[in-house]
Amino acid sequence: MNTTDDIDTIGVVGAGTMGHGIAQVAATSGYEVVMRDVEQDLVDEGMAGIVDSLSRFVDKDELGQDEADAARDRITGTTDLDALADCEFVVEAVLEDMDVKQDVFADLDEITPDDVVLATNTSTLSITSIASVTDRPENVVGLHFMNPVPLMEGVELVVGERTDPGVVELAHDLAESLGKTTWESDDKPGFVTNRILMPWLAEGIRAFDEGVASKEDIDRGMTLGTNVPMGPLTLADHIGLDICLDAMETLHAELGDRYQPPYLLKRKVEAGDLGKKTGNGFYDYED
Ligand SMILES: NC(=O)c1ccc[n+]([C@@H]2O[C@H](COP(=O)([O-])OP(=O)(O)OC[C@H]3O[C@@H](n4cnc5c(N)ncnc54)[C@H](O)[C@@H]3O)[C@@H](O)[C@H]2O)c1
Repeated sequence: MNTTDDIDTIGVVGAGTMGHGIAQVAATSGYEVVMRDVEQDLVDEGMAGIVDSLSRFVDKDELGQDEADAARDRITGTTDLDALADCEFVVEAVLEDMDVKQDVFADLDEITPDDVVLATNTSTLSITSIASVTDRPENVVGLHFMNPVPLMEGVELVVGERTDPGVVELAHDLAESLGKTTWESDDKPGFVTNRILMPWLAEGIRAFDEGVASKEDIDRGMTLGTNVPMGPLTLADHIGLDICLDAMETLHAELGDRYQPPYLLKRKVEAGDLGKKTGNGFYDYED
């Protein structure tokens, strides 16, 4: 499998927050989609979420009713694992738990042809560890969509120890075919986004717990003071506090105490590289 032209049907494992978002975006981009969860109720909830989201795009005139109906019709919801057997690309979006993900990947490895790329939407777990239960680690890659998937443009592409460069290229192309823009990360805990985001959320939560300010003022301070669209407490709520805790526990186990002032920051200041005002910081502003 070399190009997105070889892909007609995308499998999505998990119909939760991320799974049904990925299924929706794949369907609105013209792919056939098979979305699988473990119980029919969960599949139905995922489908209802998709229908609701599509109708909001129609209300905003960003999608015609016909296009929304066609996208809905391209998605098959199922509890049957074997229904994924004919997919040409699969994205896994189940719970952030290594054992659960490895079970899913072992199953996918059994039922899909060897050349099918298996992508994981994990936020923090090692792509290499997930791939290790398969006989095709070269065809396993991280495709970390952002929440809410239909609205967020970015997708973090995570390259495992054994991921083939051709698979990285295919994953970039596939994400672009879904209207997304990618950046690449090595398979290090939390990748780029959560390695940096999670300590920020944790510090917001601690600041609230220690009475630094009300939750509203912490969120207001960070939005107005640092120009981010959402403060840490609001953003943690949007992500899901369980998802945040899982991510923080993984980062803590892998990286330890990350709250000391960074060594590099001290050296930069001692060197007089203070940022834009001196013409040099982490970037060069001298031109
Ligand atoms: N929520 C976020 O903001 C966010 C953002 C980026 C990435 N992620 C990652 O995406 C993944 C999914 O997160 P979520 O927020 O969608 O979780 P969620 O709890 O909303 O959904 C997970 C779904 O997976 C299903 N599931 C569990 N085992 C399964 C199996 N064997 N086969 C099929 N379905 C199965 C569950 O029934 C559930 O419906 C996690 O790895 C998470 O870290 C989440």
